[in-house]
Amino acid sequence: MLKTIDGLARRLVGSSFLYMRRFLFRILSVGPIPNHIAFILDGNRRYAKQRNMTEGTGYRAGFFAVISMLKYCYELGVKYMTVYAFSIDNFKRSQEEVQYLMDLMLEKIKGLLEQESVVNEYGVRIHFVGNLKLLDEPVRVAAEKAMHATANNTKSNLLICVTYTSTDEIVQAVQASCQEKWNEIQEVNVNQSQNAERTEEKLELDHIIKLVDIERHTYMGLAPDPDILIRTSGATCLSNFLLWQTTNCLLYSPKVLFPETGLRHLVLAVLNFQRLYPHLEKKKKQF
Ligand SMILES: CC(C)=CCC/C(C)=C/CC/C(C)=C/COP(=O)(O)OP(=O)(O)O
Repeated sequence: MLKTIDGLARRLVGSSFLYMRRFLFRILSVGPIPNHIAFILDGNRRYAKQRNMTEGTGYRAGFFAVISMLKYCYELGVKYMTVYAFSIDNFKRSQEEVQYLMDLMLEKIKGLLEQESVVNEYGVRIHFVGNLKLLDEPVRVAAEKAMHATANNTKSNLLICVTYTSTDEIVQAVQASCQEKWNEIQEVNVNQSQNAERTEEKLELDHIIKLVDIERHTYMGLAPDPDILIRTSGATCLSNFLLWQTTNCLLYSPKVLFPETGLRHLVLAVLNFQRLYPHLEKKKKQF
């Protein structure tokens, strides 16, 4: 009997929160809604340490916070959410910790593909972003499977940055652009007679690498630039994350550890974005 009452009470509280959240999001939607929000998941280990728990428990709590945030972003109409789940620099952590993170990633990727997961419920397309060849083989295979399995989902996008750093992204994008131009030049040389009317000068102009070429080859090229970057734990540095994409992005850094982030932090970030929106839009146009 007590169990039934407890269950009913929980459901009642759960559904009142849902209605309150929907109401809040409706009010927020009167203003501009960001298209893309990115997160630096900072403070998982400190969260665990403060509670005398293992580091792994902190990462697990961090993953649950990612899922809650994904739900909120979806309900609010944010089309892209990006998380910095594993940096190339994280390979410098102890072997034990790296292995734990890889195992956790594998477990969670598999979980995301289960029928009742939020990904299927909300129609979320998953993208793994970064230098994926650096990933452990089983994680890479699972990541590719997840991308393939969700490729037809169109309602929203979750970009999971793994084995990612911005500097690595920029270097590989420049290299890929050079390679592309080089291939084009080779092709022109082969078909020289057909291009006889084109002057040397015109050819050179055609083959100069432009901003759009580099952008097209970035790992993040599949998404619009983020409107808001949320870095938890109060830190304001970018830690080699989305350096190319954050020129006109609002940086919001609540003094809270990532597993503790919740609805209020998202709402405050969006309110800040709405306050600065005219200024951010003006900056984009000036450029
Ligand atoms: C599949 C998926 C999306 C998994 C995400 C799992 C997750 C929460 C990863 C965070 C990884 C990480 C290196 C965070 C940095 O903060 P830190 O933990 O080093 O924190 P600290 O600043 O307290 O040391």
